[in-house]
Order: sequence, then C-alpha cells, then structure tokens
Amino acid sequence: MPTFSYDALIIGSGQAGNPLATALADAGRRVVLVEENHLGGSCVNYGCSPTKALLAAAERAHHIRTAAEYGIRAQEPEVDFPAIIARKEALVQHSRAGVRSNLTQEHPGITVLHGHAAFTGPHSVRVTLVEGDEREIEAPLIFINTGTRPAIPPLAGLEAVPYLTTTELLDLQELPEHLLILGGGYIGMEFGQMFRRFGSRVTIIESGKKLLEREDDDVCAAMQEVLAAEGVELVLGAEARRVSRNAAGQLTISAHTPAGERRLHGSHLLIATGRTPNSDKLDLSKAGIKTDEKGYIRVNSSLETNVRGIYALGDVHAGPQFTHLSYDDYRVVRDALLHGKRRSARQRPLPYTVFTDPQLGRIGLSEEQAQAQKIPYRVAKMPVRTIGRARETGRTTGFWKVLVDSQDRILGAAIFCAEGGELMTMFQLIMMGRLKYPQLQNMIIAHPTWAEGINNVFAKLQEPE
Ligand SMILES: Cc1cc2nc3c(=O)[nH]c(=O)nc-3n(C[C@H](O)[C@H](O)[C@H](O)COP(=O)(O)OP(=O)(O)OC[C@H]3O[C@@H](n4cnc5c(N)ncnc54)[C@H](O)[C@@H]3O)c2cc1C
Ligand SMILES: NC(=O)c1ccc[n+]([C@@H]2O[C@H](COP(=O)([O-])OP(=O)(O)OC[C@H]3O[C@@H](n4cnc5c(N)ncnc54)[C@H](O)[C@@H]3O)[C@@H](O)[C@H]2O)c1
Repeated sequence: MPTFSYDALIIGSGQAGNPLATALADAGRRVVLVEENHLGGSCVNYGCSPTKALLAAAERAHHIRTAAEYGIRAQEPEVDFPAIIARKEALVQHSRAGVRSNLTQEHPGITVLHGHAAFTGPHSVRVTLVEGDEREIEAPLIFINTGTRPAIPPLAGLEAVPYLTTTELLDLQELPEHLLILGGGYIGMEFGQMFRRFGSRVTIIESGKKLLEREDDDVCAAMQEVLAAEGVELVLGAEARRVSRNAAGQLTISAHTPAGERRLHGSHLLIATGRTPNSDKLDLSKAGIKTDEKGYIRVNSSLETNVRGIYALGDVHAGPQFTHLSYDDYRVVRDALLHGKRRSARQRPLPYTVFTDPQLGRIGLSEEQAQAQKIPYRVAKMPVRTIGRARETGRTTGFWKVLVDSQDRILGAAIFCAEGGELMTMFQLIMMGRLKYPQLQNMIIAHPTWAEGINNVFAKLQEPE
C-alpha cells in the first residue's frame, strides 16, 4: 500500500472540514481531505439546505390554500411532488458543485480523495478509495469531521418493514398518503408540518410528554397547537412497541400511550429519533482516541482529542448538533492553529431555529433553565398579534418571550413568530452588546416592521409566577 505524507488530513467534508481545508491550504499547508460520500456533508446534501427548500414549497402551498383570507380566490393547489423533489435536487447539485469547485479548482493545494478513512495508528490513516485501491496517509495534524447518521431505535419488526430516514425521504418520488413519524424533535416537527401541507396525513409518535422537550411548557404547547390546528396528529408519551406491515403494504405501529394501547396506521414510516455519531468505523482504538459511552469523540475546550494533534469537529463530538456550531468549531481551530488565538469551544452562545411556520427562534436561557440555575429573572411575554406588521400580513400566531436579569440585561429569548429565527438574532446581538432593556424601549425602529416589537415587549415584564 503506497504511503503519502501531508501537513494536515481532514476526514469528512462537513461544515468544519471544508472551510478548514481551504484555510490551511491558503496558509501554505499541504492538505488532504477524505470524503466517502458527497462533498458538502449533511447540511448541503441531506440536511439543512434540502429540507429548507422543501419547507419553502410547503409554505407556498399553505399560502395558496389560505389566500382567500386576503381576498384572493385560488384553487386548492395541485402538489407536483416529483417537481418539488427535482427543485430540491437542483439546489443540492448546485451547492455540491460549489463545494467541489472551492476544494479543487480554487484550491489546487488540497488533495480530495473519495473513499473511507480509518486509523491505522495515532497519525496514520488507511483510505479505501471507492475504486477499491488503498493508500496510507500520514499527517501530524488530523481533523475528524465525520458527523452523524440517523439513530435507528430497537423497535420490534422494524427490520422487516420499509422504513425511511430523512435521507431516503428527500428522494421519494411519491407523496406519502399517510406519513407516520417516529420522534417529535426538530425533524419530526419540520417534516410533519411540511408533509401535512403537501397533502399527506401525518401522525407524529413521540415518546416524551411534549414536543421540544428542552423548551418551556408554554412554548411546547404553542408549537403543538399550531401543528394540531393544521391537522397533524400528535401522539405524545407514546411507547412504540412493534411495527408491522400487512399484505396491502399498510404499516401499523402498536404503541402504549397515556390513552391506552393504540394501533397507528400509515403508508410510510419516517424514523426521526435522533442521530448516532460516525465514529464506529474509524478504528479509533488504533490511534488511542477516546469516545464517550454513546460513541461521541471526547475533546477538550480547544476541540483536541486525548491524542495530541488530532481534533474532532462538528456533530461527531458531544453537544448540540447544528451547522453553525460545526462552522464555529472550524473558526476555533483555525484561530488557534493559524493565528495563535485560543478560544474555548465551551460556553458559546447557542442560537437555533426550528423552521416550522411560525418559526421558533431561540437564544440564551429558557425560563426552566433560569430556574434550574437559580438565576433571578423577570419575564416579558407579548402575543405576536400586538405587532402591527403581524396584523397587516395576517401572520398573528405566536408570541415573544424574553427573560431579563436583575441588571436589566437579556438572559434569553424564545421568538415563536413569523421570521422568528431572524428576530431572535436581534436578541442575540442585544445580548452580545450587553444592552439594557430600557435602552431598547425608546429606540427608533422603522415602521411597520416586526422589529418594532422590541419597543413594546418589555412593557409586559413580570416577576415569575
Ligand atoms: C434533516 C436534517 C435537517 C437539518 N437541518 C438543520 C438546520 O436547519 N440547521 C442546522 O443548523 N442544522 C441542521 N441539521 C444538522 C446539520 O446538518 C449538522 O449539524 C451539520 O451538517 C454539521 O455536520 P458536521 O460538520 O458535523 O458533519 P457532516 O456535515 O455530517 O459531514 C460529515 C461527513 O463525513 C463523511 N464521513 C463519515 N465517516 C467518514 C469516513 N470514515 N471517511 C470519510 N468520510 C466520512 C460523511 O459522509 C459526511 O459527508 C440538520 C440535519 C438533518 C439530518
Ligand atoms: N432546524 C434545525 O436546526 C434542525 C432541523 C432538523 C434537524 N436538526 C438537527 O438534527 C438532529 C436530529 O434531529 P431529530 O429530530 O432526529 O432528533 P432530536 O433529538 O431533535 O429529536 C428526537 C426525538 O425523538 C424522540 N424519540 C427518541 N426515541 C424514540 C422512540 N423510540 N419513539 C418515539 N420517540 C422517540 C425523542 O424524545 C426526541 O423528541 C437534531 O439534534 C438537530 O440538531 C436541526
């Protein structure tokens, strides 16, 4: 097997690996990047970007269906599902080609290998190329950015039925007549509303007592109300025991629920019960790299593993799994290695958005987290319908909930509102700038915008109940 030496080896073309490869190459390092599947990783190929393209189509269908509320007569939209998938695929191909061009034509200093990487020693890796050849790569710096894959729960009968994960669902050509979704997390909620709006019947089966278990009860209740109002069936606190398929192809999940035993029927089944790290096929033990009990690679605050010179970035180490965090992992490592600036990957702000309609934009502490941490707070909660922009656009569902500390600074916000992700980012900026809420109450804000809510939300500040 031929051996090649590089300054840096990146395993996985994820949201950290790609920019790190180009930054290192720009700094004159000889870099090799190994990817076993598509360049661009999950976000580009089967995560954020394709799902948001589908959600945009679903939202368009919803707008047409509700057009009469605005005095526009429209027919029930005809959903051309293969065309929706084709639009998504065009976007994916375009993005993937952009990543390829950046890593190859624009950065000839990077060697891109299409194959599977596994460790043979602390600083050596065997790459099994898709064509079948093998080569040994040695590098003093190795970055593992191999992400996750869908976790498949131990559900009796699952191996005998044709279930889907998001990866397969994104390439489906027929619209499911009735989609059963096991798991009511981010994927369950986004896909649940999306497929309901495409015209499928949807049942979400969630083991927890509420959707969005990390959020405050009022936020969860509001999300559940929105989904239920659109006709998504929610089966919460459900322990799925078995799945089966009859001769006609109908699927049935038998579940123990608070309302007793239930048999939930559907035409398709999406498994959305979380993710599992792609660390098990890396032969980490050959390099002595340690993982936690779930297989997530252990790292320190600089994202270095227990083996010097080997780093883990993105979802393959424990913690929240978002594109923007993986990208920030890249910045942490880049700054330390190329600019001599150390920054901890712990204690970072964690903004995130659930891309339902309305969106849930979240930053900082929830009320339950503030209570658990015994941080004194007051809470301001304002219904979205009090914002002029909401009434004008007819998007009055939701509320803003903002927590303020004893020094009048913002502790956190839950913005359940049209464009909630964008509006949440304003609160992130306010927190970054350490502004006090009275400074915001008299700020001149262009009228009529959603942002005007900032002037008024704090009028409702209350001590917690
Ligand atoms: C359906 C869905 C929707 C999502 N939506 C959002 C969203 O809206 N916003 C958001 O912030 N996040 C979202 N996420 C999460 C987001 O996609 C990930 O957090 C993000 O892509 C970070 O991934 P990463 O950088 O860790 O690696 P990834 O992007 O997962 O890349 C890892 C790469 O490593 C490759 N690989 C694995 N093992 C090997 C090996 N041994 N050798 C060679 N290559 C290997 C894989 O093929 C893969 O390409 C979504 C995820 C899913 C599944
Ligand atoms: N908008 C976004 O940022 C976005 C969108 C999609 C996905 N993602 C990322 O992808 C990751 C994976 O998403 P996900 O929705 O699969 O995971 P998740 O962890 O968000 O939710 C999984 C849900 O499945 C439930 N569950 C687990 N086992 C179950 C079982 N046997 N039966 C019924 N319910 C069960 C859990 O209680 C949980 O509510 C997320 O952690 C998130 O970081 C992000």
